[in-house]
Amino acid sequence: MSENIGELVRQLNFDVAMDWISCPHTPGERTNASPIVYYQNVPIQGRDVIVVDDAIESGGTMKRLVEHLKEFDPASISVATLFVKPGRVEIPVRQYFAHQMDSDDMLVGFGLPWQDKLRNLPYVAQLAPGA
Ligand SMILES: O=P(O)(O)OC[C@H]1O[C@H](OP(=O)(O)OP(=O)(O)O)[C@H](O)[C@@H]1O
Ligand code: HPA
Repeated sequence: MSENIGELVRQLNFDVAMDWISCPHTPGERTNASPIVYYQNVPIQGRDVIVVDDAIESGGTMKRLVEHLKEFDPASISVATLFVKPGRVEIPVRQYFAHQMDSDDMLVGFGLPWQDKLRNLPYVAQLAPGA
């Protein structure tokens, strides 16, 4: 995701502080039990937080991140992603996304990897089923 964050930030017309939270995930797995890595540089208590990621697939990663961040008592949490897939679980916060897919197919490019490949395509492409 960090590949494209500059492009997103250039579209914002309000002041924004940025921080990083990570929870590595294997696409295709429906649960994400990886440790959450969050070294808080920007205190979020009482602040409006937007969690930005490229994809919500099962929703497991984002649900865990949101639950974790809520413990820091922010004023609000919302989520912004490039795309969401239909198989995702409910995440009980306001969500913004650029594209709602009608299948759970893999997308690649524009920062999205497939087996550590194709992340650097300058566009988003759908991986052929069975690839
Ligand atoms: O909704 P989920 O099923 O939990 O999947 C979504 C997560 O999987 C991907 O992360 P990944 O760890 O693969 O790393 P990436 O950011 O390098 O793509 C993606 O960036 C999301 O964080
Ligand atoms: N492509 C790459 N990474 C992902 C995807 C995808 O379709 N879904 C969740 N992480």
